Amino acid sequence: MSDIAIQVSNVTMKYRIASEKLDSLKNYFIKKIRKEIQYEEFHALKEVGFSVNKGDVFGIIGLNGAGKSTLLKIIAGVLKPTQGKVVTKGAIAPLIELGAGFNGELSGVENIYLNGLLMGYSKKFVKDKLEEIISFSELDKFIHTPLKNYSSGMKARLGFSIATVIQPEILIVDEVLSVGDFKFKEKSEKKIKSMIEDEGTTVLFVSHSLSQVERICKNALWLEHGCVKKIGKVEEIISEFKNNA
Ligand SMILES: Nc1ncnc2c1ncn2[C@@H]1O[C@H](COP(=O)(O)OP(=O)(O)OP(=O)(O)O)[C@@H](O)[C@H]1O
Repeated sequence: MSDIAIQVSNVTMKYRIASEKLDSLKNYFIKKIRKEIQYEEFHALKEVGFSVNKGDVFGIIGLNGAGKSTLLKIIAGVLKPTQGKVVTKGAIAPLIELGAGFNGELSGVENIYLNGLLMGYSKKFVKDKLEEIISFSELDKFIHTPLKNYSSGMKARLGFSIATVIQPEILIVDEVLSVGDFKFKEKSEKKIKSMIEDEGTTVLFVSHSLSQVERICKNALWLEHGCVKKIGKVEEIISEFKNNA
C-alpha cells in the first residue's frame, strides 16, 4: 500500500438499540437488572470498502443517518468496527467532536493542556505550541476564563486550533467547518487548504455543504443506508447524489 494512506476493508458496524420505548430511567434500570430489555440489531455500516491515496482530498457524502460520522470515527480509531479492518499510514488528526474532552471548570489554557494530552501530545510539545494555538484561536482575551463561559463557536475554535497544530499525515474533518462564525470558517478552510497544498496531507472530509465538498475535495464516496453507493470524481458523485438521493 505504498501510495495508499487509508485502506478500509469490509467494515460493518452494528449497534444494539432497545426495541421498546422505556419511558423513565427507573423503568430502564428495573428492566436492565431483570434482563428484560429487548434489543434489535441495527447496521450503521454494511461491508464498506474503499481506499484513499496519499495526498488525496476525499469527501464522504450522504443523507442524515447514512453512516458518515460512524465511518470517520472508525477510521480515526475512536470506534471499533463489529467486523472488518482499517489500515492507516501516519499520524492522524481527527477534527471530530472538537473539544469533546474539554472541562468547563478549567480555563482555556488548562484545556489546551488537557486536550493536547488526550490527543497524545507531550506536555513539552503543548508548551512549545501554546502561543501558536492561542494566536490561531484568537481567544487571547478569554484564555484564562473558564470554558463554561465560552460560546460553542469559541470552544470549536479552540478545539480546531489544538487539533491542527501538529502536521498530520491524515486529517479527518467532520462538519467542523460549519461551526464558528464566517471569519473563522474562512480561516479554517484556508488552514486546511494549506495543509493539503504545502504538506501533502491526506484529507477525509464530511460536510452537508455540497458546495464546500466540491470546492475542497478531488474524489468522493456516496454512502447510502450504511452502504457504498458510488465512488468517483467529486463532481460526478455530487451530481448523481443531487439527482438520485
Ligand atoms: N451510539 C449509537 N447507538 C445506536 N445507534 C447509533 C449510534 N450512533 C449512531 N447510530 C445510528 O447509526 C446511523 C448512522 O449514524 P451517523 O451519525 O454515522 O450518520 P451520519 O451520516 O453521520 O448522519 P448525519 O448526517 O445526520 O450526521 C444512524 O441511524 C444513527 O441513529
